[in-house]
Amino acid sequence: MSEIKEFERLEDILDKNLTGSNYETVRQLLYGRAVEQIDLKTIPFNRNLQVEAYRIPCPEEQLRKPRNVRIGLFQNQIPVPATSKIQYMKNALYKLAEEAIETSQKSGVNIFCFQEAWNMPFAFCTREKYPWSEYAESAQYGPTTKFLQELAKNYNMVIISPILERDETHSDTIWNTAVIIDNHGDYLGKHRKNHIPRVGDFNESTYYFEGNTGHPVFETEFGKIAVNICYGRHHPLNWLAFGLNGAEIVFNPSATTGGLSEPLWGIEARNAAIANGYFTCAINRVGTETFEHEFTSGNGKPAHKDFGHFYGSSYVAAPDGSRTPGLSRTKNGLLVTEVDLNMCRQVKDHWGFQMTQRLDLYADLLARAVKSDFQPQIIKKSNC
Ligand SMILES: NC(=O)NCCC(=O)O
Repeated sequence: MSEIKEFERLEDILDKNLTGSNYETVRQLLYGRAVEQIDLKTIPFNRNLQVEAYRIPCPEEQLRKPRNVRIGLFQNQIPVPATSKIQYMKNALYKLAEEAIETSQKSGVNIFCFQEAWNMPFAFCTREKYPWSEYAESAQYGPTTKFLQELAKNYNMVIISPILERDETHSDTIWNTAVIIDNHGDYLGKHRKNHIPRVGDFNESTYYFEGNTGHPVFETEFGKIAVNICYGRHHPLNWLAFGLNGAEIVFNPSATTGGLSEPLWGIEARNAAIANGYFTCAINRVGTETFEHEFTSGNGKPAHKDFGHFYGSSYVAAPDGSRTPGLSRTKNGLLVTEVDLNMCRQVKDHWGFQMTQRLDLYADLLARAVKSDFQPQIIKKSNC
C-alpha cells in the first residue's frame, strides 16, 4: 500500500463531502451511536496540541451509580531529530509529556496513556543495537518512571507509560513494556508486549523477546485496566485474555505506519471492544522519524532512512460499538474521553457475547492445536 499523507483525517473528508442526513447516516453506520462533544474552551491549551474531548453516552441505571472516568490519550511526534543525543531527546520528551499531563489534569483526566515506547524514537527499524539499546531503563526504578510518579501523585492521575525496559535482575535483558503508575504515584506493575512484529521495517525481535507477564489487569481507583501493546491488537485471543481477567478498559499504545496498517486501524481495537465488552483506547505515534544510516526492508526495494509516516488517528471505542472520531493524522494531540464503565455490563447483558462464547469448545480445540500430533478437523469425500 502507498503512503497517504495529504489529508488530516477521514472524518474531515466525510464532513466536507456529505451534507445533512447523508452525513448523519454514513457517520452512524461507520462510527455507531453519536458521541457528545465536551466543551473544554476554558482551558488554555498549547497551540501545537490538538485537544478534543468527547463523552460516550451511557444509559443511567436504577441501582448502580454511574462510574464515569475520563481517559486521556496522548499522541506525539518526537520533538527533536531522531539522531539527537539520548538525554537531550528524553528531556525534550519529558517537557512535552509534562505539558500534555498538565493539560489532561485541567481537562479532568483520571487515566492517561502515552504511545508505545514514548520516551524514544521508534528506532527498531534500523536493527542497530547502539545507541538505541541505551534508551532501555528499569520499569520500576528508572528515570522515566520516577519522573511520572511525581506527576501522577500531584495530579491524582493513573499514568500508563510504555517504555523500553532493561531488566537488570535478569541478565540485563530488554523488553517492550508498559509501566502502570497509580494516582498516588505508586508503581502498580508492568506488562510486557506479548506479540513481537516481524513485518516490514518492524524489526523489533532484534531487540527483545515476546513478553512473559501474561495478561495482567490492574485494579485502580478509576477502573480495571490492561495494556495490549501495539502488534498485539492483531491477535484476538490477546484481547480476549484481558477480558477474561476482568478488564474494563484496554489501552493499545502503538507505533504503526500508514503504508502498513492504516486500513486495519479503525477496525481492530473497535472490534475488540465489541467482542469483549470493554472500552479500548488505540494510540498511535505521529510524524516521520529519520535515522542516520540506511536500512532495507528485505523486499528488494531501495534502502531508506525512515519508517514512513506514523499516522496518529488515536481513538476510543466502546463496548456498544460506538467510537470517538480519531485525532489528527499529522499533529500532536490529546484525546479526552469520558466513559461510564457501567456500559460494560449493560452491553454484556444486552448482547450476551460472554454468556454465549463457548470457551470450553475453544479450550478443547486450542489444547489439541498446540500438540505436535494435531489433526485439523477437515471433512472430505472418502474417495478424494
Ligand atoms: N510497534 C508495532 O508493534 N508495530 C507493528 C506494526 C503494526 O502492528 O501495525
